[in-house]
Amino acid sequence: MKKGKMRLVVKVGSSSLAASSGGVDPQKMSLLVSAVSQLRDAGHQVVLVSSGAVASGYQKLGYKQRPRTLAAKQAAAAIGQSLLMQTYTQLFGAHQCSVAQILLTRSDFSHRERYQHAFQTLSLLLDKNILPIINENDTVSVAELTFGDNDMLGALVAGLVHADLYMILTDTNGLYDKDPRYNSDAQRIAWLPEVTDEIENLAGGASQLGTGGMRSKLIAARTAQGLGIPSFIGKLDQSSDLLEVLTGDGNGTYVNYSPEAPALSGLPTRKQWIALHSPTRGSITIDQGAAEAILEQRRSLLLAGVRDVNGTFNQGEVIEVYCEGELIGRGVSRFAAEDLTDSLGTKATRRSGTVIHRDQWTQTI
Ligand SMILES: Nc1ncnc2c1ncn2[C@@H]1O[C@H](COP(=O)(O)OP(=O)(O)O)[C@@H](O)[C@H]1O
Ligand SMILES: N[C@@H](CCC(=O)OP(=O)(O)O)C(=O)O
Repeated sequence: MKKGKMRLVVKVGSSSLAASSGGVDPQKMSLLVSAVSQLRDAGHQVVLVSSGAVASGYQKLGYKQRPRTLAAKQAAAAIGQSLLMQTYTQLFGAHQCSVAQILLTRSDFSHRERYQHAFQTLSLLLDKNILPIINENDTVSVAELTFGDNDMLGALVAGLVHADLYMILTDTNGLYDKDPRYNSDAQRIAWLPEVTDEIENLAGGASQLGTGGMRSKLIAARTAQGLGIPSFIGKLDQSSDLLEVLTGDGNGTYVNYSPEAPALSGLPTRKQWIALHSPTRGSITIDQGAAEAILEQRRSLLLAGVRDVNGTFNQGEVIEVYCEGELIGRGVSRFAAEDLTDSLGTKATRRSGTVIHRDQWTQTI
């Protein structure tokens, strides 16, 4: 982990902000605000990704528990989001900290220009020492276009701002080898070198107020891992806890983290967009030799290795690249689909040209 001042993304779940019967819980929020303020007072830059809009708002709609229909959740979020921001503004104000609200949708990431605007806005706020507080724009997000949940939104934001560490705060102190709610003998796993399929399968569903459960936190930590960002999943009990996370003494599970070693520099923003957000309209299949050249020898993809072309795409658009049925990465094509297809009729050795330059290529994350 990098020494000195760090850029941190802290994601906090509904269960750590709202009362179990719904509505904002000022005590829980005070604890979070004190803990984040301690990070800032120590000179670190923080971006807060805050859930809790639905959980804070549904009571005022007359519901006894978290509603299930989309319209009710969206209406609850509209109410709860303003209650959350009102409370954050007040509580952070007492620590001489100004806050800014940013509501994002999945399509803000897939439109390259909006993605760049989000990056510029966040950078400026951080430069001016303002605390950005991000949530999904629930009222306009439709099921197919959501981030899945805020754990993933937090991982994508961590990538966008090139965070040194992604902290996921929840009601449980990390990952257990089985769901601790139903297994009293469950053991906590404090350090994970990486998230694998096997690890993902250890985790179960959500709490009464949350959405994705531990599994979605692991999937998000895996995405952060692919972006070169270590994660911490844990519970906040005292306001000094987040500073302790930075020294390796956090009460939770660390993923891909070393208190001594520097974090990887992270995938450049342009490549993150290609890897995780860009829309694709087609794909190509390449042979083994070409796959080896781009994956092992880090070369550009040449025309001679292309075996098949699918879909309709133009020059300059992002395409998926498959080898033996497996998706191996994505990149910006220098050819339109039509021209690639035409070239397939020519003997491979006679085909020349770069299809995807290595600077515009990203391996599957
Ligand atoms: N293997 C596991 N280890 C730890 N927690 C687990 C596990 N499986 C399921 N969980 C549950 O995941 C819940 C946290 O997820 P969630 O409710 O989505 O939280 P949040 O609202 O903080 O995002 C915890 O209440 C915990 O009981
Ligand atoms: N955007 C939603 C949060 C969705 C979500 O992922 O919740 P959680 O599992 O508590 O982090 C809200 O503010 O209610």
